[in-house]
Amino acid sequence: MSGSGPGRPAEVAEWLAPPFDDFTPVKPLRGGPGRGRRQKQRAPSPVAENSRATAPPRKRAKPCAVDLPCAKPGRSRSQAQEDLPWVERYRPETQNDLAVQKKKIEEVETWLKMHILQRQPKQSGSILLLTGPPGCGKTATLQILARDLGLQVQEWTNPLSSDFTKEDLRSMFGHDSNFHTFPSQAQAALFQDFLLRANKYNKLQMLGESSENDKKLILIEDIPNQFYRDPGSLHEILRSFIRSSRCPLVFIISDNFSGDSNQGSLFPAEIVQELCIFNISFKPVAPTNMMKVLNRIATAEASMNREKNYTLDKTSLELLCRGCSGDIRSAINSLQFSSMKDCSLEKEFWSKKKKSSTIKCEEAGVSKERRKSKCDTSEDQEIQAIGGRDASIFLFHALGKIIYCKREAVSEECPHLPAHLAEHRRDTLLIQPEDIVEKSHVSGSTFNLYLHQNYVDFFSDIDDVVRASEYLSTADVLCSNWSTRLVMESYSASVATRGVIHSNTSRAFAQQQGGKGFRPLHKPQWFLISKKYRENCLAAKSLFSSFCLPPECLQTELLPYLAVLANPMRNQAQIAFIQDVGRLPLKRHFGRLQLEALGDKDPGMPELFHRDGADGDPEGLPSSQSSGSDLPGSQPQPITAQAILEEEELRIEEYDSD
Ligand SMILES: Nc1ncnc2c1ncn2[C@@H]1O[C@H](COP(=O)(O)OP(=O)(O)OP(=O)(O)O)[C@@H](O)[C@H]1O
Repeated sequence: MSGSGPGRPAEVAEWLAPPFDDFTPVKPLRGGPGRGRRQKQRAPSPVAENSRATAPPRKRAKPCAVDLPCAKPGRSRSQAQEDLPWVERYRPETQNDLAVQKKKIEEVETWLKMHILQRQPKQSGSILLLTGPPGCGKTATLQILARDLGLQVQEWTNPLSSDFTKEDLRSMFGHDSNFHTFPSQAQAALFQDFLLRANKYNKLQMLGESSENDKKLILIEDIPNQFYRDPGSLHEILRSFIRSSRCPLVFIISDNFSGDSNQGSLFPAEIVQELCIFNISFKPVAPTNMMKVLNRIATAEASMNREKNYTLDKTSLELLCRGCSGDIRSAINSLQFSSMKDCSLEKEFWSKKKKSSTIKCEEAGVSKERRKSKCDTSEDQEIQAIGGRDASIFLFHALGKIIYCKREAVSEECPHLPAHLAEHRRDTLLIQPEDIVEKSHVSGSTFNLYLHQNYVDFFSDIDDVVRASEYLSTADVLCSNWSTRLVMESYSASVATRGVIHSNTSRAFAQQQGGKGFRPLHKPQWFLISKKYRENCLAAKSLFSSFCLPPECLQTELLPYLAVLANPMRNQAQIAFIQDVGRLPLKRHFGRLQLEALGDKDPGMPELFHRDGADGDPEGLPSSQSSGSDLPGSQPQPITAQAILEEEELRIEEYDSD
């Protein structure tokens, strides 16, 4: 921004300062005005925090509702309001303003009514978990609904550790307690204390306030770091909260695409079940809703601040919309920056952008519809690079995009394939498979595993399956243990995805998007099988170390042989292992492993692989130094082995020295 030059310091301060005007900074601010707000928002101690009743601090600067009249055109507004960032100035005021799916708003409203307004006296505590991508309006929805239902929102904000001296802690926990706590542990203790007090005490009643409305909810968006390291401590706190709670607890967690899912680690399925946590998952803001909001803001600004701002036209707004991946905060911020007349860089970018996209498409002389989709990809990439947001997608959606690949009809002007290649004719793909694999944040080989596990269910012709499996085999070879494996993985994923897409003739044309319709997706069985294989290798090596053979050889040659021999000298664990690995389980029903469904937010690599990989072994192999008595849990242990023997009535024949 040009305002950041040395000659205009006052203006720079002005741009951000007003939102925090309602606070008196205690000391000169180190981190800019944002810290000032935080300083004020945070109570000096949790005791004081508890006595505040209105929706207090936010991790981002969010003025509270009473400070902020809605900025509708025609309303007289103070300078301070004008200087607010647009995302605050045009914050939604009613449920109708929210750019969130109506269904999600209703779901949250119903839950709040049921657990607060219609709560039975003896009803146990309840926890709501709002998840979804960043900036999709989770917090805005909760705030508006709470206001509409007359609920107070009491929010936890992580204290900065430097603000809490030992003295503070001592005064909270008693003089005699011995303090050996680290700041993070203290943070968790403070959090527990906050919950206890928030749950126990009502808001202080101010003069003139009625005592009728003491309904409230506790909001946690700023989760103490300690809980990421040790989710168990959070679970303990929640268990005791549930037992004693009088008001519900709402967690807001943003989706994380990198695989180390916050939601997964903080709220694993068993805890969700145990504590009856209700999860409402928000979607990215839909482009039509986003366009409505951007249009409204652009029009309002055009009528009020023409001298300060450019008015972006529809095409520019559409470009903005595409670049922000359903994040309304990011879209409004980008709109504000790109509209500023001061911001010459932005101006150049937008005018160049529009010009080049129009020229490019006109030069190509293609039809309007085709022009749109052709320009989309490259433009998206550029927008992404400049003002856009990370466009990651969850593996579930990435797989869906490949399996249900969308196409657009090829125009008649395009040259056709020669007759002998006619069977390969396809309409143009509307997706770039390589982009999708990249945005899914898993490696090419992992993506291939998922594709391999799932593709068959979406094919309706056996010849197509044969062709697809050939492509997958080729992809597998590319992914072998070459020295250039990392580079080859991208090619391998390209062959696998494009191969599967191309082979499915039931989805070859835009008008013919047949196939099998909706089917659930599953996690690759390979993960479990590979884990079992590694454990078997380990067990074989430790149980039969005297044979000095590599584990594969032990399992495929020696153990099948030993299984038909009888040797009473073997111990129970060895016998059980021989029966388990050395014989095909002909007696038992030999079915497929049970499939595990892939959830829409599941990370690509299962937990067990993260854990194994963390040992420093690239293959995730457990250490080969373990002793025989230290067998992995999945291996038959001596006692279990005995049970198996009894159950299956296996008889080890008498050893005959002859
Ligand atoms: N029509 C609208 N609908 C929703 N939010 C809007 C709208 N107009 C402006 N906003 C602003 O967009 C921002 C949305 O952010 P919000 O905090 O609600 O998202 P979130 O899903 O909780 O994301 P995060 O997890 O990153 O906090 C808010 O600052 C809100 O005031």
